Amino acid sequence: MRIVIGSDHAGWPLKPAILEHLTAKGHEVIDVGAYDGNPVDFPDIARALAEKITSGAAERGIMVCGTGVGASIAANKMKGIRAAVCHDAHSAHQCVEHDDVNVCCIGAKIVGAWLAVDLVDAYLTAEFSTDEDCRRRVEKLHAMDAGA
Ligand SMILES: O=C(CO)[C@H](O)[C@H](O)[C@H](O)COP(=O)(O)O
Repeated sequence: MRIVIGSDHAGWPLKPAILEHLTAKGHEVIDVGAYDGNPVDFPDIARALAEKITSGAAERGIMVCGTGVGASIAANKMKGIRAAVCHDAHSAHQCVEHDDVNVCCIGAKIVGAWLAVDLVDAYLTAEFSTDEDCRRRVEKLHAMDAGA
């Protein structure tokens, strides 16, 4: 799968473990920064990450900040993005199955590398359900994106 990953300075320490895992699993990864621990604003990275998804360059995104919260708020401001903080394995797969989430947000100060890679696996192996209730609800999210 084509994955875009981004972090701010607070998320940056966790990113190498996730990147290594994604590469080992054979995913094609675009890294939109940060590339070191110098302070950077998470909305700037979330915007760059979202643009990779909306342009079709990547199918799914992973954003890492300190808590995952700022990353998800910022990513959700972008049209076509459905982002969620995923700190438990069930949410990490159900958010795709029910809500067609395309950006998984993780807090580097909240979870360690072992849990982070499990969350990433749960998120990436999940697929959007064909259940009509799920489809209708996500259609309503698309309508909200379109300003309806
Ligand atoms: O967790 C975050 C937002 O919800 C971000 O990573 C923050 O930028 C993080 O808390 C960093 O804060 P700092 O004081 O600038 O290091």
